[in-house]
Order: sequence, then C-alpha cells, then structure tokens
Amino acid sequence: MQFNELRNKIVDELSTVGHRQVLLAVAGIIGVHFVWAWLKWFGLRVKNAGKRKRKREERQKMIDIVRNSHVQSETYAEAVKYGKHKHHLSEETIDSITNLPTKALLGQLKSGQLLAVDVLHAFQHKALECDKDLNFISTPIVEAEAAAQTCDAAVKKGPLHGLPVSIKESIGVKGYDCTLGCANWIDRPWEEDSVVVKVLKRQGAIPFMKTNVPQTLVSTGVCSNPIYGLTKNPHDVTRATGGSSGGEGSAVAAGASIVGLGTDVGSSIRVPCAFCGVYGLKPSWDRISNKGNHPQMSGNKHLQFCVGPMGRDVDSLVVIMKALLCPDMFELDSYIPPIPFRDEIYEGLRPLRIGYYWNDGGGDAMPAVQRAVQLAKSVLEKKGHLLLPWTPPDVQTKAFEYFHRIALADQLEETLLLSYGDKRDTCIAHHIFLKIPYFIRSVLAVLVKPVDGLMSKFLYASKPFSSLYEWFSYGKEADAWKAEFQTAWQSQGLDAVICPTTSCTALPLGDMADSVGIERFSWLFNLLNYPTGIIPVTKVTADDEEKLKQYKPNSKYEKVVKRGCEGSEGLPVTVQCATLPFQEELCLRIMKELEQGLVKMEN
Ligand SMILES: CCCCCCCC/C=C\CCCCCCCC(=O)NCC(=O)O
Repeated sequence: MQFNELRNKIVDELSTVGHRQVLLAVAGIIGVHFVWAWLKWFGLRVKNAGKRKRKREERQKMIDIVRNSHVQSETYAEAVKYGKHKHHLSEETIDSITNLPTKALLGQLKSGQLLAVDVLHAFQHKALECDKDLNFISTPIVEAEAAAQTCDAAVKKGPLHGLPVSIKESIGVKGYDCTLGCANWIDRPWEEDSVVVKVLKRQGAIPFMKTNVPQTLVSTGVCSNPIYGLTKNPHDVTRATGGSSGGEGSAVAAGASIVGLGTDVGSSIRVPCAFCGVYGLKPSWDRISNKGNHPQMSGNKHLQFCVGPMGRDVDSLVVIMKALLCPDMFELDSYIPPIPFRDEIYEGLRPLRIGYYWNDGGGDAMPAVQRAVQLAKSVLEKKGHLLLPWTPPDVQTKAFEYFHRIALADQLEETLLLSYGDKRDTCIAHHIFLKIPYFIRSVLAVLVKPVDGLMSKFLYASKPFSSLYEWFSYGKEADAWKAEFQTAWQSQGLDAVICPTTSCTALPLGDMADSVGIERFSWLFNLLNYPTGIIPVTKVTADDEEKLKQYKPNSKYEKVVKRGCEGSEGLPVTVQCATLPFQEELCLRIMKELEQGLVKMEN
C-alpha cells in the first residue's frame, strides 16, 4: 500500500470516530501518564524510606565497631572480650589530649610524646560521647584505626603526623557515600578519596569521621536531613548550628574535632562557625581543590565551591592550609594555581588599613554583633593598624540581585532533583516556591513588599534566565560590578574589612532558623570571591540583651532575628574578616593578630 493511500485510510477511519471518543482517548493517555509517574514517584519514596532505615542501621554498626575497638564507653572487660582493645585511656588523659591547642598536639605527636592511636582514640571517644546529644556524626571512618597504627610505625613524619581530622559528608572519602542527606545517593560509595582527603592523608592526617549536613546542602540555618536527623548546637541544644557545614561546626565547638573540612558556596562554612563559635576560612575559588567531592552546585561557574578548614583556633586553619597548598595538590588538580602558603605574608609586620562596618545598607546587626565588630576594631587598633568606617557599595541592591539570581539560575532544579522521591526535610521546604511560575512569584513580590521587603526582594531576584544570551550578558554585568567594587575598595587603600558574619547569634531551631536571609552578611564574599575568615571574639552579655530590647527592627526579617536573639546570653559572637582574592595568608594574619589581642585582653 502506498503511503498516501495509508494516510487517507487512517483519516477516513478517524473521521468516523466522534470527537468525544478522541477526547476520551487523549484524557486516558494523559491519565495513564500521570498515574505511571505517580506510581514511579511513590515506589521511589517507599524504596528511599527503606534505604534511609538501612543507612541509619549501618551508621550504628560503624559506631559500634569504633566504640568496641577501644574501651572508652564500654567496660574494659567487655572490650578485652571483643579482642579489639588496644589502649585504655583514662578520662583525664582523654580530656588532656582533646583540650590541647592544635600546635601543641602536633608537637607532641611529632616528638613521639603522644601516639597517633591514643590521640585518635581520645577524639573518637569524645566524638561518640558528644554525638549522643548533638548528632553531628554522619559516619565514623573505621579505617582511621589502621591509619593511626601505620602512622605510629612510620619513620618519616609528615607535617600533620597523626592529626585526627573530621570531614564534611559531601567531601569524597573512598568507600563512603556522599549522600547530602538524600536517599537517592545512598549506596553510591566513592571510588577514591577527593584531592583534599588524599593530600591530608599524605601529610599524615587521619580522617576519622564524616559530619552531618542539611539535606541537599542548600540551607544555612538548620543542619538536618531525613537520613541522619538534626544536628544540635553544643552551646544550646535548642538552637541551630547553621548550615551547611553544621556537623563540622557542632563537632569542633564540642571539642570532638580539633579541625575539619567544610565547604561554602553561599556561607556554608561561615554561618556554622558563627552559630557554633568556631574559627573558619572560606578561601578564594580555586585556591583549594574541589575535585572528587559531591558535584552538587559545581556547574555554576559564576558562584563556585570553596573547600576550607574549620577549627579550634587560627593555628588549626593555618596548619591545614599549609599542608594542602603543596605540590601534591597542584599535581592532583592541575586547575589549582600552584601558589604555596606564603609565610612572608602571614608573618608580615606592615601596618594595615582595615575597613569596618555592621550595617551593609540592610539595617544594623544585632547589638551583640555590633559590639563584637567594635571590639575587633579596638584590638586591631592596639596592634597598630588603621581602622576606617566603610560601607561597601550596592550590597543590598545590585549585589543582592547578582548573588541570588546567579545562585538560583537553575531555579534550584539540580537541588530539587537530588531529593526527588525522597522525604523532604523542613529546612529545605521553602525551595518548592521555585516551582511556582515566575510570573506568579513576581505578582507575589509586589503583594508582600509592604509587609516583608526581604521576601519581596528574594522573589524578584529568583527571576529565571530566558536564554543563554541573557545568562552570558548577566554574567558580564556581574563581573563589571565586581570590578567597580574592587575600585571602591582600593580607592580607600583597604587591605581588609571586618564585619559581622551574620546579623545575629545562633537562632532557635524551627521556623526561625529556617528563615531566609541568615547569610545576609556573608554571601557578598562568595559573589566577590574574596577569602573570608571567621573569628569568635566575644559572648553575648546581659548588657547586650538589655540593648536588644531597645533595638528597633526595620523589617520583618529583623523582627524575626531580634526575637531569635532573645535569651542568648553566653552564646558566642564572631566577626568576619575579608581580603582581596588569593590573599588568604593576609586574612589569616589579621585573624591571628585578633586572636592574640583578645587573649592578651582576657589575661
Ligand atoms: C522566596 C523564594 C524562595 C527561594 C528559596 C531559596 C532559598 C535559597 C536562597 C539562596 C540560595 C543560594 C545558595 C545558597 C547556598 C547556601 C549554602 C551553601 O553554601 N551550600 C554549599 C555548600 O554546602 O558548600
């Protein structure tokens, strides 16, 4: 039969069928499609629930293996019975080891005064004990035991000889999943260590646990996911740790880890440092390799991943940076510029010009945070530096839009896909807003503006790009703005700025800590790609609490944050120090001077 004949026959046949039947057939096909999609989604949800349960059981088994490999939390006799007991450390020894400053601990490990296995056991013990209340471990790394033994037997000692380090869940460790709290990534163990883990191991460090993250990594308030649950703040378990490196923040603050690795695309190292009161460094893009980590959000070249250290003191950040910035890392990832750690900058004595602010154009930070910036200013002045009041230009206008539009360029599609067919944690519930067509969002933006200016700005800034041409042009515009910002910075002759990390201290868990905008003072330095360090400088005082009562919020966001700061006496308050790109050593120098000045003031 010829093609034309066949076509005519089909047309004739169809013309005998009524419109109703055609409509019914189309509706049927669509219905079957939806039912099929729903069944697939439902099947995935059921499967994922099973995977999560199994993963939690696996985690408990790993914890038991570590617990039974030494004697700390079980009885000595029991550990001997298991035949795995190697050392028995008293509680005093555990405390004395885990309380040592990083430099002293490394010194004692290198001199042989302390064995790597003892140090490992001390930190494992502390971590397992603290984890019962805080839940920061996503999984212990059981190979740490053998690594510590090898370390003790080694003749050649690396710069991090025997130093136990914790690793954020999203960072690749051979044999372990990087789930980001999403069941879809369970049972996909990494085939090799990421570059940073390889380098740390080669330098003698012992990765001993992976730490918890918020589901998908896109939450700066609460650190929670449906696999491992909620991580709590050691300073107050009713308050959030911040995210996404919240497991690291909690572990370091509890004294269960001396130093660890976090990551930061939009404040993820710095908010947990601020809420948990620990030190941290977000380096410039490409100073430290991100190769071999979970690829979430790494396709957006206008906003890149930074891997950085979080630790107990400035020295812990410095030892990690020095160890990572070595020929091994430059060889394993040839996209990293081979710039070793520059001691001459870190140890420099030149007096610096440092700008400071606690209002970036979006309102004053809370009183305790303002006082922290003032305190840092006076300490640095005593060190001989010139401190100048400076308001960075366009932060709440142009920069706000650039950062958020670029960060949300894919409308969080990649993020939403990660948790497709999975239970969604409340900390990322608001992501679903991005599924509403932009036209409706822009109408909402107009409607909510009188009551919630920040939400309105968010809604506007979530505008998708209509073409690649628009995306490229927008990138150029953002780059031009960054150049203007640099000119404004250099016209003041600034070497650095100090400012709040967040406008508040750790917020209560729940809706409050999930509220958008917590990263208000920190995302700017992701957009600019400036290295930024966090230093705990003080604690909230009764006087700060009194001043909080007088604080006049100018927006709904400030009202929420003010309420969240009530009753926060004793919580840590940090400041942020930023320098120009690739000036990590200068940033660390200022942090070190501030740390020393604060210690001197206390004594
Ligand atoms: C009203 C619209 C609701 C939109 C909800 C969007 C909420 C997200 C806001 C900005 C997204 C920017 C990305 C921020 C990533 C922050 C955490 C981070 O740094 N993660 C990466 C990491 O862990 O390394």
